[in-house]
Amino acid sequence: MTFVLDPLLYPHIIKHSQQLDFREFLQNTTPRTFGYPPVHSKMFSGLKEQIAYSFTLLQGNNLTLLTERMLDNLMLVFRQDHLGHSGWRSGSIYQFCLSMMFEATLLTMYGHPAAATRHGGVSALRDDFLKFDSKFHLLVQQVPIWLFWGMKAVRKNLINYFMPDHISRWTDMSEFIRMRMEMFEDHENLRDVDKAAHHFAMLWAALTNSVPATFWAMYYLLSHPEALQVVRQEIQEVFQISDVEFSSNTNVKLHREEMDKLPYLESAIKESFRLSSVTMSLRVVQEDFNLRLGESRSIAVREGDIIIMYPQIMYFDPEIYEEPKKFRFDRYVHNGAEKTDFYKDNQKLKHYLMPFGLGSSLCPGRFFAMSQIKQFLCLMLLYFDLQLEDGQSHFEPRKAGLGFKLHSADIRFRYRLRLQLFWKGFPQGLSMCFWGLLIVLPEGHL
Ligand code: HEM
Repeated sequence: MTFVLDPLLYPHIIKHSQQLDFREFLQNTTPRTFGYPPVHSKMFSGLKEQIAYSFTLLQGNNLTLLTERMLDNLMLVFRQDHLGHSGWRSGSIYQFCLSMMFEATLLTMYGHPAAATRHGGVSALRDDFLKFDSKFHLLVQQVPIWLFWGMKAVRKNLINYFMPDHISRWTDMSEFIRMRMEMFEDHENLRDVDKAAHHFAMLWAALTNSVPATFWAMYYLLSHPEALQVVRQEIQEVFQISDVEFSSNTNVKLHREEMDKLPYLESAIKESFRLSSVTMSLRVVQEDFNLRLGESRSIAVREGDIIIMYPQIMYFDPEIYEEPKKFRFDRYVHNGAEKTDFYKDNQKLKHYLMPFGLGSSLCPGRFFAMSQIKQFLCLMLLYFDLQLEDGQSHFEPRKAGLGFKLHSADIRFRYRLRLQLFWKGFPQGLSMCFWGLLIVLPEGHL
């Protein structure tokens, strides 16, 4: 195994996408992990290409639709589970992010049950998802599933949730999942349970990184009140400029154009990615050859060797990122626009942040993921006053593993509906009484 630590070498590796393959690793590991037959097998001719094509439905107009639906679904869960209380409440940051993102993503991608707005059994599904996710790093290394007590049953529950005759009754399904359902139907060798396993695998891909990434972005904002203030101000300004309807009993409409006008929010999310992402990009060598690494360097690699691009070293390199351990929410903004120039050895880096992978292993859901995280944070900042609970120490992400790692401690926060919203949600008469109370109550009672 060869680890490539110098980010200036990444472009040379990406260039050799034929000889340094990303897909072989996925094709050899994911089918057994999720329980479906290998997609490159002759039995499923064309399926691999159809799957790759389906990823285009995570971009363009379909992304606009997905983004709009995601916001509606975040609002649905948010309103029913979290709005409507006026005083301070407390909770676990992770549990909050998990419950909102899990259900809203499920509804957005797979749709709603025919006769209800929310699915039954979501918390059991979520618990099984977490159990599976906690062993994923071992399962993907082909540790047999039967070695983990009860895990086979957990995976079976997850797969059964997505059986075609069950999900075909759901309404408002995204084009992305609908197209995948149709293309699975073209393959008569694919059993219903295999199709369901593909759907479960897609839900896993959509959530396994998004939830912890949202958690870290929220944690870093809450632990840096000066950043929280600037980002909230920016969001409020965009809302006012765009004249977005906004109160505790009207759904917010945040379109993609508005989301693109939030450089400080975007920078804060990227900065939290830099500090918490442990994604590494892996390639399998397809034949013996000399891998050229610039004008005067090359290394001999053999068929079957594994090459790993390991960006954490770059993220904490003080030559590239000044004071690398600090959360600087505005690190990726310059003169009000996105900052993209970062240097190593006086050379501008092409790849300075790669939580979504790079080259052939670039995540197809990256645009959707960014907008989901932005939407979630916009709602939190617009609707709530937010604080970390007192008496908790400073937390740092773990530095090893895959994707995003959570902190083992349960980090808690306090949240309260912002006064002006609580206020807007009130009928006129009641608001008069409220102002009356403000006048008669002595100082310190609110
Ligand atoms: C913060 C959130 C996310 C991060 C950091 C992330 C990161 C990644 C990375 C690094 C890969 C490459 C895998 C590898 O190198 O082994 C990947 C693949 C993938 N991601 Fe994401 N992802 C995120 C969210 C999403 C979402 C929301 C979706 C779908 C809606 C998604 C769908 C996928 C799929 C389908 C693949 C496999 C692509 C393939 O087979 O070529 N991801 N993701």
